[in-house]
Amino acid sequence: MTTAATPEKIFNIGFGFWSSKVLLSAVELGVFTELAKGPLDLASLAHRIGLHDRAARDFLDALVALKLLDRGDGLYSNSAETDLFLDRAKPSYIGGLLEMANTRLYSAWGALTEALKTGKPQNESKDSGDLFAALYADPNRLRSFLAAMSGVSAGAAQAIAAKFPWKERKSFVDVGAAQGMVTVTLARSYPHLAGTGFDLPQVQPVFEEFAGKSGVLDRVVFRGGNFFADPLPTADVIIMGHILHDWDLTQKRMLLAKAYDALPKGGALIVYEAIIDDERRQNAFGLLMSLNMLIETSGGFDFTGADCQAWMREAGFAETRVEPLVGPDSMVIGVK
Ligand SMILES: C[S@@+](CC[C@H](N)C(=O)[O-])C[C@H]1O[C@@H](n2cnc3c(N)ncnc32)[C@H](O)[C@@H]1O
Repeated sequence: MTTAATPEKIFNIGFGFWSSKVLLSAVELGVFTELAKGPLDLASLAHRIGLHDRAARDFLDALVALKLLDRGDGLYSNSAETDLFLDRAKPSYIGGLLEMANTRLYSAWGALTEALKTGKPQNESKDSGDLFAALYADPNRLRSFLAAMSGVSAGAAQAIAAKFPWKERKSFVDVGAAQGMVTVTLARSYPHLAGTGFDLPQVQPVFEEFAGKSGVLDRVVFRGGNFFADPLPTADVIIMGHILHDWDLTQKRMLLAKAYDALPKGGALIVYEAIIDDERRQNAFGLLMSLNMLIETSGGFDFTGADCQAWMREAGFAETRVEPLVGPDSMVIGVK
């Protein structure tokens, strides 16, 4: 018996922006941070986060229906996940990524059709084409972008710590380290490792503050530089997380060649991203991430494991493999 077609999936996807924006506004308003202090009734919560009477009940009950809040005996409380991940007071907070989605990507994605027709970015770099110069011109935007990167790489950082044979290695460089989520996670997991965070010089204070709070600044250093103009620091392992997808194919190849040059024989390069499946039909997040690169950058795009392994081989890497990390993320490993 064939199942009758229904429009449900079409409507769910078509109106996905309703639930997306409800979550993003809830993070912006601090709903989950307030409720992490204890359950609250409608009037008290609405007052604390500044909701209008007309909006409060529907907004909060929508969050209940979306399973982001619970409600019992007239009191709202966080779900287990929102309490862990969206309370700004906890170190496990990943809302920086959603804050960036709310303040930057939500409006930029409104111009997706224009990006699809022109191939041009639709964000702050629309006129200049230089994403990082546009982002880092404003110190607040610099900070919030780097914090957002911690949200996007926190799960992958744990998985890279668990799945790569670090006991055999002594040092690593995290190229484009941002706030330092991967650098810090590895240093905390393996006291024998010496780590370097390499990034643009403007990133240094934000990196050092984060590494300092995490208690690893004695084993982790920051090196400022420009990975197009300068050689990469040498180490047993070079990590590039969400770096290659920012750039066009010529630039990707150049960065892979620089990583090869900076590694000793037997050294390893780890590229982690939302690697697209080779058939390009399963990893929807990876494909949407690539469209996000269309919106955000002048020539960036995401890629499959087969693509990345072929570029690594061209750069001279002798062995390559792909290993899944967590959710949509995988790492591609090249050994020199
Ligand atoms: C998309 S973020 C990725 C951050 C982090 N690796 C992660 O996975 O979350 C790209 C990083 O590359 C850095 N970057 C951009 N251009 C650079 C350049 N020319 N030289 C060094 N770092 C650069 C940015 O400052 C930013 O931290």
